[in-house]
Amino acid sequence: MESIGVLLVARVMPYLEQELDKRFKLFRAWEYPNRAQLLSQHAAAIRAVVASSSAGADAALIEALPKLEIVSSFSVGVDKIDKEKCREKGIPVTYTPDVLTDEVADLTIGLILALLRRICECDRFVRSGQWKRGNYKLTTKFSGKTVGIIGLGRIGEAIAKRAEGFKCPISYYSRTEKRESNYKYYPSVVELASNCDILVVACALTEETHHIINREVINALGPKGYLINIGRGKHVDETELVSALVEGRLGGAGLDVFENEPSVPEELFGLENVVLLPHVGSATVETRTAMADLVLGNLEAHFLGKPLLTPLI
Ligand SMILES: O=CC(=O)O
Repeated sequence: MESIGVLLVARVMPYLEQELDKRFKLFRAWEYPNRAQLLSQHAAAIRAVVASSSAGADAALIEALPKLEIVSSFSVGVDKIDKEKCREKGIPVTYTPDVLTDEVADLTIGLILALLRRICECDRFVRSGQWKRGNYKLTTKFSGKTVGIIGLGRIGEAIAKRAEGFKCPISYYSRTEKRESNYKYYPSVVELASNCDILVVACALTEETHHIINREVINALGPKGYLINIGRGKHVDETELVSALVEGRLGGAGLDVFENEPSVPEELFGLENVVLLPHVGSATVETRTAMADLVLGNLEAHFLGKPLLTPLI
């Protein structure tokens, strides 16, 4: 397979980059001054694109690659891939579901605990020597709080199971009610937000879920409510979120994702009721290695004419 051209559109963990380099003829997009130059030299050689959560394959790229046969994403979220264009051209898309579910759900619970129990603030309190001048103020209990989940897919379910372990009543919003679920369903996000203490965004980013967290939802969650976003930055109207936090209209936020990563609104840096993470939901050696192996396995299956391991399209 060494002669098959594969385009890696953004930097990924070294293991995946090295394995792609060993097995295929790898083109690294960032080594070219711009897309036009890359395409003018190699468009005709590229038969696969490896995407990620930070960079995908838009319609222009797909159209510009006449030999493109497959897009394989090193992520579960595929919002950066033009899926309609792939469908139209009969190009399969693969992604990395399941292998990262536990990791993202674990981190969600970590983010909730860090936010309610002020774990990061407490750490800063000790390091800066402030403990010597008095105890840290009291924080907020997690166990028993009502958790509302937007999107009861694999990750949403895994978060719900973990939160049940903290004796939290679970409710959810999704496009359609899941008849098989015992959790309470709300047909609108505002209703869900009005009836929970902690609102977790765990759905896919689509046109419908863009800014699903808007001013109305934030106000419904209110000054005692907490927002957790482990989905995509664009699920949240960030300007509204920042003003609600600054004005005290929202209790707090735990955010792993942002609208314009890696830029984070600086107004958040001085707030103690936020926990900010650099999009690390699945970022452990174990899980990212499993994701990388799925990317490699899908590409090899495709080029050997075998069934894809995790096809989306
Ligand atoms: O954000 C991470 C992913 O989509 O896998």
